Amino acid sequence: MGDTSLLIAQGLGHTAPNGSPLIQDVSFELEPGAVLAIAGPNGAGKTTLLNLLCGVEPVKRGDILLAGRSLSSYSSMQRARQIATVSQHESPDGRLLLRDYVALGQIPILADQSHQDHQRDLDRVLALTGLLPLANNSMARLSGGERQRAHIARALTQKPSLLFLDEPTNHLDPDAKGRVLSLVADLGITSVMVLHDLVMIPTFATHIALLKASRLMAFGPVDQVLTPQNVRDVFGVDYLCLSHKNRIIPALDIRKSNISTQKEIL
Ligand SMILES: Nc1ncnc2c1ncn2[C@@H]1O[C@H](COP(=O)(O)OP(=O)(O)OP(=O)(O)O)[C@@H](O)[C@H]1O
Repeated sequence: MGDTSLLIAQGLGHTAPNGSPLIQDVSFELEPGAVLAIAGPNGAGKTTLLNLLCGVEPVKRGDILLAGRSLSSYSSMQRARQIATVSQHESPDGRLLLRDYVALGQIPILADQSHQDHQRDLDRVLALTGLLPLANNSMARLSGGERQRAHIARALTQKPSLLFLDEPTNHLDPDAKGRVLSLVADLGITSVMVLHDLVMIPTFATHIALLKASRLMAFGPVDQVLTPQNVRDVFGVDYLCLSHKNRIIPALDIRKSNISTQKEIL
């Protein structure tokens, strides 16, 4: 076990109530500052793994160590002081002002500092996430991209050492996607996110975990693991690295030849 690892998964397993395996024998170690993307086909177990890692789902098989200590030994308050999550289903009351919604993240650390210091931190996070000009808007008036940044801002006011995000770019346009992922990548906080969009991963993550049918097929630095062979094995599609203006631009060839044949027949 690496002494410097912040998060360690050891032989994690999880089963559905009917006994079918959802996660099988998953082990990896993550260093502080890493940004881990969990990728895999639909139903592979990505959200289940994320929920185990952040403590939403209790661990019944294997163990998770956070800063060298089993996550199960943390009280919920201790966990909230280390871990912040942005789930797929955040649904804040639309009448809340953005500023008040983001301040909810400070609840676990309210006693740590003065009201003025909390207000200063809140302004800092709102500025960092580009939301300061919208601070007095109601949540219902925000766009999808702004709302996603508000969820991340709420998580950041918790001052976590680990940030978990489940599909943070779902339903966002390319510009909003870029803003959300750049924000996470530049935070300097160890982060774990479920990401469907493979071509975004080389730009915004340092590490990748490839899941297929509840098993970890590969884990490691993105440049070593996100290879055409692994993508073909896990997703059954071709992963291409195109060269443009001295940059490598990743691309996916997802066209299915049998469907184009059908179109020709029609
Ligand atoms: N509590 C549960 N009981 C039974 N089956 C479950 C439960 N939770 C998840 N599953 C099933 O386990 C599988 C993995 O689900 P999970 O949501 O982790 O996959 P995922 O990789 O995140 O999928 P997607 O990409 O579609 O979001 C799915 O087939 C899902 O239906």
